[in-house]
Amino acid sequence: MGTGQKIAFLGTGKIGEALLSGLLRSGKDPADVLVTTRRPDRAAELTERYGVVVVSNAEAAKLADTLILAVKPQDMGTLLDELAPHVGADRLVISAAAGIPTAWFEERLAAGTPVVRVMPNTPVLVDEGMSVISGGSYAEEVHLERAEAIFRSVGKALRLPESQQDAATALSGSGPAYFYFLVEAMTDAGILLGLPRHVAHDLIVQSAIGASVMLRDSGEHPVKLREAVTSPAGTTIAAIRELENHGVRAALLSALEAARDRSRELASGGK
Ligand SMILES: NC(=O)C1=CN([C@@H]2O[C@H](COP(=O)(O)OP(=O)(O)OC[C@H]3O[C@@H](n4cnc5c(N)ncnc54)[C@H](O)[C@@H]3O)[C@@H](O)[C@H]2O)C=CC1
Ligand SMILES: O=C(O)[C@@H]1CCC=N1
Repeated sequence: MGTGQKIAFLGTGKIGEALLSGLLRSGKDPADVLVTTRRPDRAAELTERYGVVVVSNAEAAKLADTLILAVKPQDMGTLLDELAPHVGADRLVISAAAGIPTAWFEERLAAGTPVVRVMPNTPVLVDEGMSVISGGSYAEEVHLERAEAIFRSVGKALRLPESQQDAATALSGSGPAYFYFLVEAMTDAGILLGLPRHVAHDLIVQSAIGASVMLRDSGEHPVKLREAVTSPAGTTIAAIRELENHGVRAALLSALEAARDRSRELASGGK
């Protein structure tokens, strides 16, 4: 075991592993990182890949200062049943689960246990994550700062009131998936136009990277950036007309509303 503050990941699937790898990249000693898994083969894989310590959920609760819960909302009830008797109120519990409010955890944990709800996204894998952080009733400034330090090491972190977490989940939590979906669809379009798949892929991925950097760094409004691409009587406006004809803007509004609603449905670890 290392000598620093110990962080445990309870549930080390896609987002848990992404966070774990980012934390180690940022310099955290693997000896201070504990993980729990359901399957022994997954445990062996994580130890071999990262040199972290695999423990049971109960041991993680006893040993770690900060517990990051990253199981599916539907599995959170079972995890809390197992965990709650071992979590002292001096621990910080961070939930990365969609939908579940901090109050749900507070009801199941020892009175006064600080809980912080975080919605990260998978670009934490490349240190470009967007994490939205909200404190529960017993989370003090020191706890929010501890959570921020973890998530800032793998991208940006923003504090928002918990009432905005379902919206943030729809926007930035799920957001990367929408971009991948668009890239996939545009690659297909390139193929329709006769380009080889790998060429279509490379053209659209680099265009996405260029557009993202301009969105972040130019300080310009997206409308201005789009106008700069849209020449009079040119190609872009022909495409934009089709996007508007097919209701893409309306589809995005409905899609994000659906994601927000699904997050609300998961509030009690729903099915
Ligand atoms: N995938 C994503 O982009 C994001 C996911 N989340 C949230 O993170 C959580 C996990 O999502 P994913 O990583 O996508 O799912 P996943 O299914 O890849 O990972 C969940 C892991 O938890 C493990 N697990 C379940 N019960 C367990 C238990 N009692 N003890 C130990 N391990 C247990 C499973 O075996 C699995 O490896 C969800 O609550 C989701 O809402 C949040 C932000 C982004
Ligand atoms: O799809 C989900 O439910 C999770 C939460 C945000 C991103 N992935």
